[in-house]
Amino acid sequence: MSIYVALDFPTWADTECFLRENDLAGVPVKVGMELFYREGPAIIEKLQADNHPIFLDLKLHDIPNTVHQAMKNIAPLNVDLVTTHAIGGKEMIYQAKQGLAGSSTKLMAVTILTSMDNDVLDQELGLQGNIEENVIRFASLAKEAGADGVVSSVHEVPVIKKHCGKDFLSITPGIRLADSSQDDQKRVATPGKAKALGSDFLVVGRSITKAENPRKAYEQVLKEWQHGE
Ligand SMILES: O=c1ccn([C@@H]2O[C@H](COP(=O)(O)O)[C@@H](O)[C@H]2O)c(=O)[nH]1
Repeated sequence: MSIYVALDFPTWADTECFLRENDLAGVPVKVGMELFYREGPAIIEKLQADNHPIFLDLKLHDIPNTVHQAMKNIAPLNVDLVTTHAIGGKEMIYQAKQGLAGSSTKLMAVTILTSMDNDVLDQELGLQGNIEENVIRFASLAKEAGADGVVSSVHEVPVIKKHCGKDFLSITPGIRLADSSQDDQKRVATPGKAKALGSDFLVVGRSITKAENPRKAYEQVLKEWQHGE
């Protein structure tokens, strides 16, 4: 379906310059904490005025009432997708969804961040089970709580679809072109692999934004996504 370009820039001025210089008007974009905390909800209106479909990735994680009230403020922004952390539990995810009532914004729950691997789960967090088992647990919980889908790495998409059904949406960051640096991501995959394994949406940041020619990199992602591996 869509490829969201992660606009991980400090300000609107940097963002606008990047989009204009690279001829990316109207492409689907992801707004995360860095830009939103600086520019506030006005950034959403500015991007919408330029016809960008928007994934608002704020990863809400708090007590159910706070998340509910926050989502009530996010609902009128009319973004495509918004995130909460699945580890906040069933009641929090349910209240997040209720907060979005009446809007068409889809609620996506983050399972296990793509910057984590089995060692982090085991040695730092002390979670039982491996990445895949935890992703399945969080995805199933998110589905029961009323989320529309989950965020995971590409590698877990087949098991998510198996356990939660093919209509339960899957959005996958950690996307890298073959010659891109992995940076702080641990569970990465190419756009072609994402297509082959059944992702519904991709999030691509630095493989595009830090490329020598971002427009060319965006087209390469699109090409691989359309044609598969
Ligand atoms: O598990 C997750 C959840 C969210 N993200 C976000 O996606 C982009 C990825 O950027 P890259 O530069 O392509 O690595 C970034 O905004 C993260 O906040 C994620 O990477 N993993």
